Amino acid sequence: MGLAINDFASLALDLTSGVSAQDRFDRLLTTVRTLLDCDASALLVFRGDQFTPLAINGLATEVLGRRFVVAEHPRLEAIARAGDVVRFPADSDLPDPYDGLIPSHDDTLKVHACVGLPLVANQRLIGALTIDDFNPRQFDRFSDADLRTVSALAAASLNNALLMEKLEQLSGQLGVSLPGADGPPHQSGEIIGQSPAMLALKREIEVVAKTDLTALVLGQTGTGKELVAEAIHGASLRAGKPLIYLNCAALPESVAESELFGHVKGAFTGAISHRQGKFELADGGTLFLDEVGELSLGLQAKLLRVLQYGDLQRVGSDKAIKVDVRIIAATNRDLRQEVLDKRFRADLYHRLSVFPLQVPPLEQRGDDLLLLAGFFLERWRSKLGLSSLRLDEASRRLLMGAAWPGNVRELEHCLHRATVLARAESPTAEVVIHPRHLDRGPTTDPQAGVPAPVSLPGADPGLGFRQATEQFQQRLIRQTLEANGGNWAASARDLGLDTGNLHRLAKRLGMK
Ligand SMILES: Nc1ncnc2c1ncn2[C@@H]1O[C@H](COP(=O)(O)OP(=O)(O)OP(=O)(O)O)[C@@H](O)[C@H]1O
Repeated sequence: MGLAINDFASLALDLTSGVSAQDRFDRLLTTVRTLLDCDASALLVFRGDQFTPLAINGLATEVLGRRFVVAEHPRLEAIARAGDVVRFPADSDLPDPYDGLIPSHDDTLKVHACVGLPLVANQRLIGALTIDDFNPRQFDRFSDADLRTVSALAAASLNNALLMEKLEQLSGQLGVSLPGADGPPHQSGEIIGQSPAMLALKREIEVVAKTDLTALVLGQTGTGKELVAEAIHGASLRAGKPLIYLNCAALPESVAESELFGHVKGAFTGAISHRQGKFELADGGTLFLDEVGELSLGLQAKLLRVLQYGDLQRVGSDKAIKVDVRIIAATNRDLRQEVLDKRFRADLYHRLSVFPLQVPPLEQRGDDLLLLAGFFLERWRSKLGLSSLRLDEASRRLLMGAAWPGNVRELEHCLHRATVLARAESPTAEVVIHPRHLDRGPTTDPQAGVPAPVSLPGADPGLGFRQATEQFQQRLIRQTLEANGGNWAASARDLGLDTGNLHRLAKRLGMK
């Protein structure tokens, strides 16, 4: 029994209804799941050299954050190459990118039936639809012809959304707005997140990018303010021009003026030649003033002058140089309060805050945390050459229940450390992160933090406690060094050790 005409009709209906492209993709997968009775499915878009999941059904949320580089995922590579239905046999030794990521089942089970449908439009690969099941015979009853029709319908839906996206971009450049336009979620600067708070932010980025207004990016530390600035520049008409970064907190007063505005030869001792400042370097493009709240009052006055008159003078020169620079500033301070406390000039504040964007803290982003986790894990999986790297269910709960005062940066570091620790314990290319690898404190989920029994996995049997511990330390250090390209300082940081102590420990263990 294969698919009937009514089944195709219901699929086609999904492609023309729904309020947004995302909605249509989600409906498509729900229908696919019902019709093909599969455990999991995913719709992926193909861009550059990678597949990006746009919608998933039956898969762990973190999959939505993963970016699958085709050359690193043999099954996806086979789908991209085939141009037709690909059925992977149950005993295929090609790793499935979703192994362990179908949470409805025992997450150690391997997926057995897997079908990949390349999505093609105008003879070009635009994406893929993948269907997986634990029952090895699950898809036998569907003919290739049936599956080809499903893929043609999915391709039409995806192609439509991609065309809409392109139209939207073009109309933005022309300054015309398209009623009801909706492409797939935009990939601006790879800002991962689909929570309402992040979708709203991405829309604001699109809006402000089309203007030349000064933007002020506000948000707690580690929320991704720099990424937002990059996305604004990248989507703006200045995209082909330089984006110059300046961290205002790291500017000693003595060199700040020359850093910003440049200097002429002989302006001060040590000024042996002319030098352009950041403003001139950013001419035609964008200057990103990070931590702008840290600028001294003196420099604030000088910055204001440039913003008011559009010209500057190099230190030691009275010649005015015209510059065309778009400013994006960022701060984690409450600038309004700084103004009230007279630490920040009110007039500069008003100039900078023409278009304020608030980047939400991680705790307001719900499941985005898992998407971000998937994004980071896929990156390290690739870097370390592992066949899989994932969280177990308890770790997901632990992360979701934890507090993240350092936001995305803290999450990234926590997962990096966990990867190093989990890998040190696992002699195989399949690494699973458990709660014991995540140095998270008490959480709101009473089950999540239950410690695992203490063991020294990976130690050779028969070793005494001391030798086993030393062997474990050696392996951990070696792998951390490997992960950090031999950089001792970075490895020490990952291991939570002082660099000197790490050197001493390595020496004591006979590693030097
Ligand atoms: N939405 C996101 N998607 C992917 N990566 C993210 C996201 N948000 C933050 N990151 C990553 O988290 C780290 C911290 O981000 P970023 O430096 O932009 O934060 P910030 O708000 O500028 O921090 P600070 O206030 O400390 O300067 C970076 O590695 C960044 O790439």
